[in-house]
Amino acid sequence: MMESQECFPGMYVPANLPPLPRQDRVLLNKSSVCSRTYFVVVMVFFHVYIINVIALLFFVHYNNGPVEMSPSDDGVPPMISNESSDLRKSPGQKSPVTAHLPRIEGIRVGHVQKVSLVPNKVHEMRTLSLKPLLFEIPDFLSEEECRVVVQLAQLKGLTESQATEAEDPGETADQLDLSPEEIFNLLDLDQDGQLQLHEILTLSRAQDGIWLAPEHLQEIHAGLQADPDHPGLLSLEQFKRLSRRELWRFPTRPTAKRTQLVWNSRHTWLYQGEGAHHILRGLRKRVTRLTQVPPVLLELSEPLQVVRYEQGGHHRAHHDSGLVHPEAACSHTRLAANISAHFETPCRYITVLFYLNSVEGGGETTFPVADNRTYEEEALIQNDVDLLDTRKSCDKGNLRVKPTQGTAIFWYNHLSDGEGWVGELDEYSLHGDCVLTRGTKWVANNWINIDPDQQRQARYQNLVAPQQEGEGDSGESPDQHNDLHQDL
Ligand SMILES: O=C(O)CCC(=O)C(=O)O
Ligand SMILES: [Fe+2]
Repeated sequence: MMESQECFPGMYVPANLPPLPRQDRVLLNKSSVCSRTYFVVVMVFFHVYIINVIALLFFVHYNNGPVEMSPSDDGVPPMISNESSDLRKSPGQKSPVTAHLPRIEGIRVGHVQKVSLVPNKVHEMRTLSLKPLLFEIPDFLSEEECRVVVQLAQLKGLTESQATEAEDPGETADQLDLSPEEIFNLLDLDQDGQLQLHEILTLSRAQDGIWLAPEHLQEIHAGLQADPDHPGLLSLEQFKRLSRRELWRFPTRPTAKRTQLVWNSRHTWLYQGEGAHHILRGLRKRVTRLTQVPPVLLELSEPLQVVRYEQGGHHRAHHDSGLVHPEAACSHTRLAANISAHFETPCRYITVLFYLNSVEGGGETTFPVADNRTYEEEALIQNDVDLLDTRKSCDKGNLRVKPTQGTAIFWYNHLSDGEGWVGELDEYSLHGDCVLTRGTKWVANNWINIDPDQQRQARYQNLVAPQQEGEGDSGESPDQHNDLHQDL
């Protein structure tokens, strides 16, 4: 029978060829022996290759498309890695040491990414600069939401902002002489005659003039756990017993000559935790989706700061966060801090700034050194131009953002440490606020506090997160919190 060996389709070895020399015969025999195996192997490789190409196309497609909301709408953005959600551990579980914080890529200045933050709407997020990594999202808030946030701030009441810039962080401030009753009343936010941990944490995170020393926070925390009949609660009597020792350190505002940072502005803090007004809760959820930071980190961050500037108001250029230093404790993790830490910094990994109204004249947010080739502190003040002085040099800075109602901008105050955690302060995140020449300006700052010391952040979470989780299980429906007067 005439036979032909098929190695690949269309490739035949004719059966009627004259006998081949020995060497060629070996080759031909080899190829005919392998022909079927070769065919199978090549086809397998071919299919694997095609599957890889298809998988790659899917990957590219889903990474460029809008960030979808998860169907469960549980506030966990879909792009959070499993590692980052490790931070939401249950009580008693070991602290995570390999957690990873997602970081949005800027690609290039002017690059627009679509993000899905609320149902039935796609937002556009534009990269404004790469140094710092800064984005703008128009229509982040609706007109109604801006109005309600301003109204809530007015109901709560605003106080004069007089933040000053510390020249020497190690400097000790004066002491205020307050009685335990007075301190108790300051801490008891809902004035129910009992202290709860969230009241102490909310106040201490707000960095609003009341300075609770780490040892004091630890003492209160221990006190809250001590009474088996009322765990998590502390009465005035118990509080007085705690404070028999001279632990209280309430420094007054520093009086030494320092540079005034903010002018003609007033501010207040709005609680955004469980049970807060639904618009404030909604904003927090949206910020979680936007930044992709694990929700627990937002729940453990400072409250929302609402600021109103009047004509002439401005904010000198500054960094929202502090230098990373082994001797520095973060304000928000004080409870878990080493008592001997020499000074305290705010540790604000991300700033999300909301513009609550459109400004008629001035009031732009300025980033004087954004995308500069280099950052040199000495170069900030040269030839009579002080880039830090936003009264005089706003037009000399690299980037200015005009406040438009509903727009949010956000930026990273820290670089990555290269292992997915908070690294050094990004000095390019220097920013300020130009003089308001007409009307009023309303903004809100949402700071996301994360300790660059990952162990300390984890320790802090181990201490307070079970408490936070418990508070969330109140069983109340969200509608019970729709009243403007609640939970401010
Ligand atoms: O109001 C602005 O435009 C900037 C405000 C600011 O930087 C701040 O409050 O820390
Ligand atoms: Fe700022």
